[in-house]
Amino acid sequence: MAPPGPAGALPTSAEPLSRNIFRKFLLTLCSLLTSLYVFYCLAERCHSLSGPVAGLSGGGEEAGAPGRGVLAAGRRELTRWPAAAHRKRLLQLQRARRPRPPVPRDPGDVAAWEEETPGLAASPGGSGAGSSVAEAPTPGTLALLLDEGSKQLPQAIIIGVKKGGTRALLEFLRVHPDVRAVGAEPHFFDRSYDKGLAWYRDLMPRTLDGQITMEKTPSYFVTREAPARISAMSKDTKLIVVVRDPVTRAISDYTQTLSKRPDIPSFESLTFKNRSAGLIDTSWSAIQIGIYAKHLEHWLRHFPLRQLLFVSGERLIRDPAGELGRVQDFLGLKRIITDKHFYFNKTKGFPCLKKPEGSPKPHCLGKTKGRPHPDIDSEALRRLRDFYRPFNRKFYQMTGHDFGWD
Ligand SMILES: Nc1ncnc2c1ncn2[C@@H]1O[C@H](COP(=O)(O)OS(=O)(=O)O)[C@@H](OP(=O)(O)O)[C@H]1O
Repeated sequence: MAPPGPAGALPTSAEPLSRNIFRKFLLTLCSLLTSLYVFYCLAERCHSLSGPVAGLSGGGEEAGAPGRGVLAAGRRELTRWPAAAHRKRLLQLQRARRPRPPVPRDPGDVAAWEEETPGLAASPGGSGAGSSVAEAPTPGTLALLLDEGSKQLPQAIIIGVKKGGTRALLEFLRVHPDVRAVGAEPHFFDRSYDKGLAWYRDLMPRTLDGQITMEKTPSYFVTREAPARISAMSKDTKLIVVVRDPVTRAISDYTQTLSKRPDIPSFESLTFKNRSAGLIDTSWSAIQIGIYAKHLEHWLRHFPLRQLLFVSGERLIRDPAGELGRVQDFLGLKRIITDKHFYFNKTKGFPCLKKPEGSPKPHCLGKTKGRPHPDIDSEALRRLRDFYRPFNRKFYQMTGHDFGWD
């Protein structure tokens, strides 16, 4: 039998063993805790933690990147819906991470938003307030990874009119937590119809139950095929038309073209086929778009009047909250957007949002909205007003609303 070692020899030989066991125990505990944490996160209960998973969000679903979303099979078919509390949290998160309006595709919408503070001008979807959105917790990404919400075809579309105030209306509406809209103009029903409804749906942002998907493309109102095509998508689609005095609308349209091509002829010479005879050139799109009654006839062949809402472009500037009240009612939304969301910016000369979607700072629409118009010869204006008067009257009759342009 081996003689017993000196005192303390046994504990010394057992020490590496117990340290080993302890280390193993620690390792097991750590991996157990990590797995628990991962599991916890996947169940989306660690929403306040911004970690590498949250960093995956990138541009967000509103960019409509193909392949990101799982298309719902039917118009209102929903994927797995979260429980009420879960949904509420997702809504809060979605609000916190909603991006600024993405880069508009329509040239008229470029620089749709600008910072109120000079020098801080941010391109849409770019820096500025957008960067604060990027810093916000982005656990909505988890919702995305977990396939929460789904892309839906729009239930409501702002179909026109060009230069009516459509961008202002859409950006005001996006403040509503139950409205989710694609920022860019999809131009699906006029230019890209052959791409199919799945393509169109994929452009849309994800929505949760109870949220409305919207888009705006002002050229739809004057596109012959658009009413039948939208009706074929869904005859329940709600249609919003922002209308504005057709004379100022035409000048606004001309001003936009002039800003891109300064060498075009004067407004007066484009307006008349024969100026001395006062013959108006109705083939010029700037004139034609303003014959609202004629365009409306096409829509009424496919939609009942009650499915159309006519927003006054003038009132949208004078009393945005009042007009937004009507729009929210029409869309079946709670009246959340009120007076307190707007302020009048004297420099801009327009109402602006105190807190637009995805930004804590006040914002006005950008420089392409609210451009100064050139002076137009008063005689030409008078003739143009005479030209539009009967069409305006017809339009008032058809809509049951006097817009007061005459
Ligand atoms: N709040 C606010 N801020 C700035 N501009 C406003 C606002 N509300 C309405 N408007 C009017 O919107 C006009 C542009 O209309 P649209 O957005 O429909 O133009 S576009 O068709 O999308 O190019 C634009 O026309 P112009 O003034 O001729 O530039 C504005 O008069």
